[in-house]
Amino acid sequence: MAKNQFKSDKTETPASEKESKQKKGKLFKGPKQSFQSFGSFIKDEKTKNVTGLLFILLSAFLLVAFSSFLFTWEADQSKLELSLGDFLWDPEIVAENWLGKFGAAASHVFIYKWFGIASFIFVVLTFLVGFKILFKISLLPIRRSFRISFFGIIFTSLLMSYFFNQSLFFLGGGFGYQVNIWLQSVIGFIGTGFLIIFSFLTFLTISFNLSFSGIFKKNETSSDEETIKTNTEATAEKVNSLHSNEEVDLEDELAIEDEFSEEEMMPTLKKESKQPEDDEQQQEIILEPTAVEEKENQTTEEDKAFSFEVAQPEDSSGEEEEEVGLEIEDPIEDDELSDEELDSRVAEFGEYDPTLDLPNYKNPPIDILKEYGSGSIKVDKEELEANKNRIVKTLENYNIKIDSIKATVGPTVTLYEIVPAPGVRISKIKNLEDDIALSLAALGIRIIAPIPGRGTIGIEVPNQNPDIVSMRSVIASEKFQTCKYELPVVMGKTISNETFVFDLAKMPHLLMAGATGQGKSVGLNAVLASLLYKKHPAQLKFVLVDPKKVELTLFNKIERHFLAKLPDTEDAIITDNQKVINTLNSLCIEMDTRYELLKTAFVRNIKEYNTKFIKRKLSPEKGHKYLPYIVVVIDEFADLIMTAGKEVEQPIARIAQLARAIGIHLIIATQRPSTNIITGSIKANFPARIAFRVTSGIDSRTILDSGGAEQLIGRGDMLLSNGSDLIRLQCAFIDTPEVELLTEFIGNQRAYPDAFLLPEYIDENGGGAAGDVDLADRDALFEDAARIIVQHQQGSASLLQRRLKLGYNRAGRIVDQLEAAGIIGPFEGSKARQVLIQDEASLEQYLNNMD
Ligand SMILES: Nc1ncnc2c1ncn2[C@@H]1O[C@H](COP(=O)(O)OP(=O)(O)OP(=O)(O)O)[C@@H](O)[C@H]1O
Repeated sequence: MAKNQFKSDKTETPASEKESKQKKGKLFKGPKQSFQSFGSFIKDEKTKNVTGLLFILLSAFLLVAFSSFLFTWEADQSKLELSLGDFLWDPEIVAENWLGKFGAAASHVFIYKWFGIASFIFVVLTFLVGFKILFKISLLPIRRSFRISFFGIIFTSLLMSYFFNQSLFFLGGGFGYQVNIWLQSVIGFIGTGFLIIFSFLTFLTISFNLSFSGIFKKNETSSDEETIKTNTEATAEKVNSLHSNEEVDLEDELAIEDEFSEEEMMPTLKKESKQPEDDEQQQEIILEPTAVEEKENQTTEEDKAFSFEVAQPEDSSGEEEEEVGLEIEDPIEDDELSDEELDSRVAEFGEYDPTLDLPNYKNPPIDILKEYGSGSIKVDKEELEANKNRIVKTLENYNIKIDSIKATVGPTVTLYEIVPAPGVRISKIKNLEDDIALSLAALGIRIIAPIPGRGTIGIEVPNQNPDIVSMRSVIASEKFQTCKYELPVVMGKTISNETFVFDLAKMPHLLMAGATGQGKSVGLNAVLASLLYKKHPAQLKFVLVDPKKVELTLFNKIERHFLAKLPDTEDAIITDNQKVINTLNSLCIEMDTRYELLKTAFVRNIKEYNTKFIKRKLSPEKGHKYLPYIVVVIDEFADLIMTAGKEVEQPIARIAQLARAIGIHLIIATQRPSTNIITGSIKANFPARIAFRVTSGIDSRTILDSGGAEQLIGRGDMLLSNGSDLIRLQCAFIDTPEVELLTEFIGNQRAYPDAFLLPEYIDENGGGAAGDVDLADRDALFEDAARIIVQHQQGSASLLQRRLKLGYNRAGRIVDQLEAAGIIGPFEGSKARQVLIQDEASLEQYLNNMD
C-alpha cells in the first residue's frame, strides 16, 4: 500500500514497529512458516474469489432446494425416513426435490429436523458472506446480520411451532417442536406465548434500541401553536427533570451508538423537509392576458407600445462555487488500516453518525413561527398603471423613448423593467438617474441602469401596501426545506417574490450594516433561525458576541446545544472586550488545529474531512474528531473596533482570510458603516455584504462599494452584494417572541453537559517566554514530546496535543521547554517552529547528555 510505504520509507523504526503492530492480534502468532504460508494462501485474491463464488453458489443451492422442499417434502419424506446414507447412495431411490437427493437431504435436515422455514435465513447469510468476499461490498453489516439472524432463526422456529405444531410441523422444524413441547410442559401454552412475546420485545430493545417511552408521546412537529405555547410554559419543570438525568443518559447513548439501526441513524432533519410548501405558488402573480388586452383596447396608439408582464421567477439561489481549499504538502502520517479493513469497520459499525450524541434531538417545528402579512401579493392594477404612466412621462421629459415596459411585483417593491427605444443610450439614462428618481418623487426608488446582463433599465418603486415576508413562509418554502447546503440561510424574498436561500459556508463570511431601526437585528435573527431549523447541535456551534447585551441574550437558552465558549467562563454569550479578544485568538488556535487535522487526513476542507470521518476512515485515537461548523456572530462591531482596535481586527482578518476551508464563518453586524470601522482588511475578506437602509450614499459605498442602500425603504428592505452581483431582497421578519419560542423549544431538549469548549488561549503578554523556562523542572512528557517532534520534523503544539492527548496549556509549556533545550527554534507566527535536531539517534544522544 502506497500509504504504508511512505511511512516505511521515512524511517526504519516506525516501519518495523508498525509491522509488529499489524501482526498483533492476528490469528496466527509466532514465526511458524507453515502458518504464514497458509495465511498468505487465505489472503490470496484468487482464493477469496473462489470462496466468494462458492458461498453464492451455496446460497443459490439452498434457496432452490428449500423452495422445492415446500412442494415436494411429502413425497420425499418417506424416503428420507430410511437412513440418510441409504437415501443418498441407493440408486433405486429417486428424490422429487428439484435439486435431487442432495437438495432433498439438505432441506430435510435444515427445515424438517432443525429450524423450519427460518432456514431461509441461512440463504440470506451465505449470500451476504459470498457477496462480501467476492465484491468487497457489504450489502448489510455482516456481524450485525449474524447476530440478528441467530435470534431470528430461533425465534421464527419457536413461533412457527407454537402455532403449527400439528398440521404443518415442518414450518417450525424439529428444534421449534421440541422446545415448544418442553416449554409448554413447564409453563403451559399461554405462558409459552408470553415468553415468546417477551423474548421478541427484548430482542428489539437490545438490537434496535426500541423505546417504549416514545409510543404515547405526541408528535411534536405536527402539534399546533397552542400546544407549543403550553409546552413552553411548562419549561422550568421539564428543564429541571431533564438536567438531573441527562449526563448519565448521554453516556448511555454514546455507549450504545453502534447498536443503532439504520433508520435511527438517519438525521432528524428529514421530518422538516417533508412539510408541504405552498407559498411560492401562491405568490406567483400572473397578470391575466385578458386584462392586459382589455386595457390595450382602451389605450391610445402610443400606449399600445407598453404592456405589463410579470417576469417568471428565475432561480437565484447561490450558484455552486468552487471550494477554496487548503494546499496539502507532504503527508505526515497515514492511515494504518487498509481499505478493506476500513470497509469492514464501516460494515460492522455502520457509518459514524454525529447526531447520535443527541439522538432524540428534534429540529424546531415550523408552527412556532407566526404568519405575518397575507403571504400572497395582491397586484394593484391601478397602482401599476399609475406608476407606469409616471415613469413613461418622466422619461419623455428627458427625451427618452422606450419600447416596452414590464413589471415584476415583489413583496415590498415593484421592478419596472424598461427596454429603451433603439438609439437611446443607456449612459444617458444613467446620467439622469437622480433627476428621474426626483421626478418620480417617491422614497425608495432605485434605478438600475442597465440591469446587469440584460441591457434593460430597471426602476424599483416601493409598493403602496407592502407585504411582510414572514420567517415562517420562507422556512416552510420548498427551496429551503430541500436545499442541501452545508449552512443554509434563508434571508427573505427577492424582488420577483422568490425565496432567497444561500449557503453561508460558501459566502464564506457576512458583513451586515444598516442605520439603526432598519432591520439589522431581525436580519441577524433570520440568519440564526435558518441555521437552527436545519442543523443538529452536533453539526454547528455559534460564538455569539453581543456588547449591547440585549440582541442575542435570548440565545443563552441554547448554550449547551449550540453555543461555543472559552473554558472556565460562565456565560457563553460574550459581552466584554477582553473576552472577545481571547475568544477570537482561541478561534485562531482552533483554526490551526483544524488545519493540522485536515492535513493529516489528506483532505482540503471540512466537508471532505467530516465525510472521511463519518466513513470511519480517520481514527479518533489519532486525535481525529467530527468537526462542527463554527459560526461567529459579532453584533455592534463598531463598538468593539472603537475600543479594542487592532487587537480584534487582526484575529478577525486572519480568521476571515483562512477559516473558510475549516468551517469557521464570521457574521459581523454594525450600525456605523464608516471606513474606520469597516477597514480595508475587513472588507477585502468579506465579499458578501448586506446593507439595510443607511443614511447616506457614502455609507452605502462603504458597505457595498456602490450607492443604493440610502434609497432603501427600511423595515428589512436590503441589498445583498456577493462580489459582483447586487440583489435587492426583502428580509424575512421574525419577531422576538418567536425567537424566544424557538430557543425555548431547543433549550428544553436534552443537551450536552456543557457548551462546546474552544481551546484555551493564553495571553502572550501574560504567558512566560521560553527564556524563563527552568529546564531542571521539565515536564514528565518532555522526552516523548521531543521524540514526536523529531520524528515528524514539525514543531507544533497542536501535534503534541493530539499525539499525547494534552491540553493546550501543557502542550504550550512543553513547546517552550523544547525551545529552551534547543530542540526546536523560536516562534514563527503561523508557521510551525523549525526542528533543530534531524534524526532520532541524535535526539537520544542529546537527551542522554541533558541528563
Ligand atoms: N424584515 C422586516 N419586515 C418587516 N418589518 C421589519 C423587518 N425588519 C425590521 N422590521 C421593523 O423594524 C423594526 C426595527 O428592526 P430592528 O430591530 O431589526 O432594527 P435594527 O436595525 O436592529 O435597529 P438597532 O440597530 O437599533 O437595533 C422592527 O421592530 C420591525 O418593526
